[in-house]
Parts: sequence; C-alpha cells; structure tokens
Amino acid sequence: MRTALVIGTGLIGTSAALALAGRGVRVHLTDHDPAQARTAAALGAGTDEEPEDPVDLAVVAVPPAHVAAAVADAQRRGLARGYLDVASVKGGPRRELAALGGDPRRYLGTHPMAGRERSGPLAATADLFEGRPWVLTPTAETDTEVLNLALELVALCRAVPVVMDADAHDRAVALVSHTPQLLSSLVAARLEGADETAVRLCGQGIRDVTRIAASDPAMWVDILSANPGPVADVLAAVAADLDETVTALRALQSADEDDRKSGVSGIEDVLRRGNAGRERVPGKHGAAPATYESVTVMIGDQPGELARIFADAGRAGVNIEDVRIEHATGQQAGLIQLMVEPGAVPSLTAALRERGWSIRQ
Ligand SMILES: NC(=O)c1ccc[n+]([C@@H]2O[C@H](COP(=O)([O-])OP(=O)(O)OC[C@H]3O[C@@H](n4cnc5c(N)ncnc54)[C@H](O)[C@@H]3O)[C@@H](O)[C@H]2O)c1
Ligand SMILES: O=C(O)C(=O)C[C@]1(C(=O)O)C=C[C@@H](O)C=C1
Repeated sequence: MRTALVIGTGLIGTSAALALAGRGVRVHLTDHDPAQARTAAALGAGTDEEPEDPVDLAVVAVPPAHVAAAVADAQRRGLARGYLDVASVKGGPRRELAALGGDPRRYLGTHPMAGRERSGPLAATADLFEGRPWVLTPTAETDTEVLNLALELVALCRAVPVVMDADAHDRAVALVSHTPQLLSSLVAARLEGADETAVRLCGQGIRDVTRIAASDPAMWVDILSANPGPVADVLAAVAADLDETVTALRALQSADEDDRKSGVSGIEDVLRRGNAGRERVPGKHGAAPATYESVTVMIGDQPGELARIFADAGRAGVNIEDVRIEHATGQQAGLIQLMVEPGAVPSLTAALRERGWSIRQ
C-alpha cells in the first residue's frame, strides 16, 4: 500500500494514520471538523490536503452511526480502490451501506480491539494496535484486493487479524467490550453523589475498574444503540448474578449459622467464577507496552499553539507518542506533557528551548 485516506481523524483514525505514515505510506487526512485533521497532520499522521488521485485504501474512522453514509459518499466520489471502517459494531453499518446503495464488493467491515477512554487526535498513538486483535468481517462479495489491502493495514499497524462473521462479532463484543463499559460506568456512577470522605480513599482497585468510565458518552450511546439486544442479554445474566450475590451477602448478616454458611458459599462461588473468567483473558501478544518519558512545556491558550509545538518537535526529528494537557485554572495558559521515547528527551528539550518554549522540570 502506497497511499491511504483516513476519514475521521480522532483517536482511532489518527492512531492508524500515525502507524501507516511511520511505515512510509502517504496518508491523507480528512474530518468533518477540519481542526481535527489539522491537528492530526501536525502530529505527523499525514497531510490534510486532499489526494489528487484515488488512494489505495480509505479508512473510515467515524462514529458508528455515520459509517455507512461516510463510506457511501467516499465510494460515490471514487476516492479509493478499497474502503474499510473500524467501528465497534459490524452488522448495522453493513446493512445501512446496502440500503444506501454502496458497493459491498469494495467495502470491508473491520474492528481493531484496541482503544482508549480518551477521544480525539491528541489521544492517538502509533503503537495503539500493536499485538491487538483486529477483526475483519469479509463476506462472499468482498473483493480479494480489498481484503488484501485490509490485511496489509493490519500488518502495518502490527495488529493480529481475526476473521469473523459480522453478527457473531457483535455478539462477542457485547460480552467482552460493551457490557464491561456499562459495568465500569455503573460502578463509577456510584461515586457521583458519594461522600468526599469515601471518595478520597479511592485506591488502585477502583481506578482499574473505572478507567473506561471516562469514555465519551456520545460515542458509547452510538455503539450501544447499534448493539442493544446482545448487550441486554449479557447484562440480564449479570443482573441475575447480582441478585444472587445480594442474597448471599444478606445471608452473611443472618444470626442463623446455616444461612451464614450458604452466604459464604454464594460469595465464594462468584469470586471463584471471577478467577476462572479472568484466567481466560488473553495477554497482549505483541511487544511489551512502551514506557515513555514526558517533557512538560508551558503553552499559551490560543489558536495554533498546539500545531506550533508539534511542528517544532517534528523538526527536531522527535516522534510524540502521547500528549496530555493540563489547563491552569483562571490563566490563559496550560501545561502540555509530551510523551516521547526516553532517548529523545534531551534533543526535544534542547530543540524546544531553542525555539523559545518554556520547559518545566
Ligand atoms: N475509542 C475506542 O476505544 C475505539 C476502539 C475501536 C474502534 N472504535 C471505533 O472507531 C471509530 C472512531 O472512534 P474514535 O474513538 O476515534 O472517536 P473520536 O471521537 O476520537 O473520533 C471520531 C472523529 O470522526 C469525526 N467525524 C464524525 N463524523 C464524521 C463524518 N461524517 N465525516 C468525517 N469525520 C467525521 C469527528 O469529528 C472525530 O474527529 C468509531 O466508529 C468507534 O466505534 C473506537
Ligand atoms: O481500552 C479501552 O479504553 C477501550 O476503549 C478499548 C475497547 C475495548 O472494549 O476493548 C473499547 C471499544 C472498542 O470498540 C475497542 C476496544
């Protein structure tokens, strides 16, 4: 693959673009919010100029409800030889594309099983997909060239291809992704009105369980709206387990010894089943997660500052792996943490100082 077009330069689109651009593919970036495409380009994910000729592969990375229209529009305009999407649900977008008169031969539904609780290009990383399953849902109609382009994309992102039927995929992710998102949100929701004395005791356990509760509600409403039945089925089974767990806990409060024994065995049962389920969760197959070091820089709260600092880092030949921004309360400034490979810290610090940036230790 020599050229690609990423439509929707948020977390997933920009992460794929960074991986492709880092491996020599010329990547064009577009988003219905041009500022997002500009930010992705400033991060080194490609160019936000339109391609002059059709690209090899269009990667549609927009929210699930917009996938079919975006694919149909790109196909109508003949922007690429092959088209794929990366949405978290697969059955709905395929059916909607058919209803819109899209070409099913040149489209492949895919889903990388990697993501984050943060949205937008600033949360993107080139290594997001490394070692992660990337589901491909070809049908008898799918053109072999499009499937091969998708396999090349997965290989360039260092992910692991998994071929599945679209509806089987949707049932599987109801169990391993969509229900966990809701359960994380439900646990975190208990904290909303909780007493401060309780909240300040939060330790690592609740942090682990609630990380994904920080995800974008709009995106998840879209995902769950496209897969409500399978998710409701799993959640109903969890609700039955919850009922039994509450009964077991109430039995533990009983004065009767036999009741207490049945309570202990009920609780033991759920904890043991949890151990057994947890043992089945596969590890990440690829390289160990990279550990980065951060360079913290004072940044003015005005248009163009982010693009300027990314461009300066790019000029210094430094790849930014991750970014965090902290806005200083009541000030027209904030701190930006640029995460880079440890070896790149001295050259980045020197280059940014030279260009007038104020570095924080
Ligand atoms: N977030 C995750 O963890 C994750 C993981 C795997 C797959 N996905 C899927 O990837 C897709 C993108 O998710 P994300 O997390 O990158 O979201 P995001 O909000 O970070 O990015 C989505 C981008 O699409 C743009 N957009 C919306 N409608 C558009 C349109 N019609 N045309 C062009 N651009 C449009 C938005 O402006 C935004 O920049 C979704 O379909 C999601 O289901 C998400
Ligand atoms: O790890 C995260 O933060 C995710 O959001 C990842 C996750 C998942 O559930 O595994 C979330 C939704 C996507 O469709 C794929 C991946």
